[in-house]
Amino acid sequence: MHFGGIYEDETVGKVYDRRLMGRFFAFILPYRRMLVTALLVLPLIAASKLAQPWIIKVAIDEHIVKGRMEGLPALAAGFLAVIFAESILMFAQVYLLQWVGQRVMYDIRVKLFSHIQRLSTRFFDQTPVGSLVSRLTSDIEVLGEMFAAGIVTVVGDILVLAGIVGIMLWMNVRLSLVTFSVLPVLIWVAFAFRKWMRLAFRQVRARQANLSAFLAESIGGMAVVQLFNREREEAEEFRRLNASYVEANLPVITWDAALYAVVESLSSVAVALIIWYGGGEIVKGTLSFGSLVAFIQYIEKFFSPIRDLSAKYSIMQGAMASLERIFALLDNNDREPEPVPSPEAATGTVRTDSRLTQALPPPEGEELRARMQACKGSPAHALQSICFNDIWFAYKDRDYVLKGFSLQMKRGEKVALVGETGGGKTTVTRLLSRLYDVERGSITIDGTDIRELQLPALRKRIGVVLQDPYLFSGTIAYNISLGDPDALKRVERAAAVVGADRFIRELPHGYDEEVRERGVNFSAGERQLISFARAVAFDPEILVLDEATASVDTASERLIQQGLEGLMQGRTTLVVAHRLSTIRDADRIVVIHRGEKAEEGTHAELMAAQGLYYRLYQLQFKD
Ligand SMILES: Nc1ncnc2c1ncn2[C@@H]1O[C@H](COP(=O)(O)OP(=O)(O)OP(=O)(O)O)[C@@H](O)[C@H]1O
Repeated sequence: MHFGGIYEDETVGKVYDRRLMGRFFAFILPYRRMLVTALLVLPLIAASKLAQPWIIKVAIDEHIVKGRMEGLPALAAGFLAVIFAESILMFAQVYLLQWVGQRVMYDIRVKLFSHIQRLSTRFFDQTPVGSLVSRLTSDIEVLGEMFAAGIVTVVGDILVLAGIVGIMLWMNVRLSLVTFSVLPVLIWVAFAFRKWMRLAFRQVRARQANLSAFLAESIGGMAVVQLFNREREEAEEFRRLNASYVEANLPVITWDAALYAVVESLSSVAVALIIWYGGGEIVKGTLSFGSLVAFIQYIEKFFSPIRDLSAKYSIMQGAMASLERIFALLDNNDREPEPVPSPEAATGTVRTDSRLTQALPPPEGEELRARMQACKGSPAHALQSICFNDIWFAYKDRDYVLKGFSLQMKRGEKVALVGETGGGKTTVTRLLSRLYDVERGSITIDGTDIRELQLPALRKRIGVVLQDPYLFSGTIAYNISLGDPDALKRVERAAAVVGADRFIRELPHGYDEEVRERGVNFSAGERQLISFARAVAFDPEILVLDEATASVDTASERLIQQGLEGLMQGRTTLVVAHRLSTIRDADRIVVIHRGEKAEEGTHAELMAAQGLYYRLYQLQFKD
């Protein structure tokens, strides 16, 4: 079962968190003018809401009851004008708030995405992609809702409520007090329901997270599900999760409906109180008929914001939880490594600027000799390019995957790493590109520790062809150049070098042929060739090749082999080889066994030695 438990920690907590809102405010600050304008509109809207019952009261008391027709058309027109003004103001307010909301969401998305882009490979090893996508989409969307219906309009509601209380007290203190006698019950109901709904919401969000995680995995792995006839079981599990989600929603719906009903009943009780007590006052002559009608209208306007409270409440609660998760991600400092200046760089004896920003000019003379000596086992005069110097590395704690691995590569040399699966071959290549940093020892390129280089400068020098060539949706030309203008100029030449041009030219749209997500419309061999062309287009001096484990047919294999030769031409190459037949011509073969170098030599030498390589070769040959 690929499910179980709660995938995400769905914290459902406070409705207002000063710390979170303070940080959130920093995002709103650039748009303060718009926000302030929207806030200025609020009192005007409140005023027009309050004016309407008052106009009715005047119409009844001053005109209808007294039988005076004159002035009534003007009052009716005034009433219309107020309602019209309210609509215009409401439009302006909603537009302004949503405008600010969209801008703020845009800014947070940009900030979050560029933050995620700088996080380390280790972070991505540990974080499900789905949760990052939901940070960028649904969590930010919830913040938008807060603008549409949350904080700011609550301010407006409070204004209206306070205005109504003031006007009612001013009109008739005793009638107001009688009417407000329902308030304690209303406040108790609001608080109690709020607590119950919070608990119910926690369940809903947790189960919703389960449901989406299940869907993401199940749809992503649809081929496996179908090939192994697991549709029925998957559907059964989905039904179970779906039902548990619906079940969690029931209490929320119940509380929501109950809150609505209770508030509605209380407002009816208040109206009944006005009719009973106010009616008596009219009979006694201490209250006008118009005031009674206005009272009833005000009380309706009083209860309607309270009725919406539950909806606003849950939006705010959701927004706080989303903010919490967004800021937690922004606070994650598990960044990609920064360059660490060497002692020489710190003392200014080395051209630090060029070293950190550009491809490094190879050191010469004395400097080169001094640096070479640092590389274990390397003769000082060797024109060495890459040196793995007694490196130790563990993905987790002390669980070392590489244990004192050393390797020197001359410029232009082709070295193949072979060995049993899980031995640490791919890890060696990841350390060279600084996807991870070594724990002990060092890796140098032309004598410079790679930790002293800026990542872009380092990665510009290394072209990596991954085991599973990742293609993006877009054209073939885009996939080869990845949108880089220099690489774009070299697309066709690069494709020709690796022999990819033959199949590309036969496509109906050639280099403009669309690649669908992950390159599903191309064969494994074609995807490999495109990824080779990509490496050539970026023209790196060092090439890292993690050979695909998937077998391709003999014809494709020959194509790929030719492609590889074009690719490796004139570059220092480190190949992780799975098919030993492909690396017979390597300058050197290094056998890695459980994180250590077990053997080293040419194909012929290693075969003659009849050691590990010999046995691996025999095994494959037999297959
Ligand atoms: N991201 C990771 N997090 C934790 N452990 C990992 C990670 N990547 C690899 N490992 C572990 O490190 C060890 C070495 O893996 P590596 O991929 O370097 O082996 P390999 O020799 O390239 O294997 P293969 O020939 O199967 O590709 C394995 O035991 C593997 O389980």
